[in-house]
Amino acid sequence: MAARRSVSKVGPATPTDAELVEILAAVTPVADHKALRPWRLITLRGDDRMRLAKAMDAAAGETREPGEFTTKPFRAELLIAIVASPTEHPKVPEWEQHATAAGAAHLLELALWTAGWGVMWRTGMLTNAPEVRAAHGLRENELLMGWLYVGAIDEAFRERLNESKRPPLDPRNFLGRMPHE
Ligand SMILES: Cc1cc2nc3c(=O)[nH]c(=O)nc-3n(C[C@H](O)[C@H](O)[C@H](O)COP(=O)(O)O)c2cc1C
Repeated sequence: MAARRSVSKVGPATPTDAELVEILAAVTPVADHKALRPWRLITLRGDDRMRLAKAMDAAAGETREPGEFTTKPFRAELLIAIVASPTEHPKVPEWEQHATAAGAAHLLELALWTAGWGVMWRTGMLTNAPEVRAAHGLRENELLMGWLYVGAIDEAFRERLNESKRPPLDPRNFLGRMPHE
């Protein structure tokens, strides 16, 4: 877990849906107040990414030459949209349900990495624009939390990772105590 890194450029191989289901076994135990299951995932493969590209362009008010689209969704062969699906509950405010959905996304990123896949979580200012939401079939209460871009880790990236001199963050900076009088 301590070695996880985002992989910005991934190769074309992807996990199958059956493999994803296996990997999800490490994600479904995410902490979830009152077991509301306030998250779901949408896989985008093949032409789905074209539909996302068109939605992104429409949301941005972008006019392009015929047949041209933003290339953003094509950075990986598999995108997994993370959707927070909160429901009304007297004891579980919406923010807690968003926290569960974000937790599921982090666990999924980690589980994919552990299974040997390259992953990067991406969003954008237009992630929840009406056109992008509609392309994913989101309900009004739902929130699109971005996409995990998934693919193979190529050898060159692995080598760069091994040679990386990026110093680890000091964990002590994240640990504190309550203030006292
Ligand atoms: C909710 C969320 C959205 C993100 N969106 C983007 C994004 O749109 N573009 C980007 O370059 N990084 C984005 N990131 C950051 C990367 O996923 C990644 O964490 C960052 O590049 C640092 O790399 P590391 O995970 O190896 O430390 C996002 C992270 C999160 C949690």
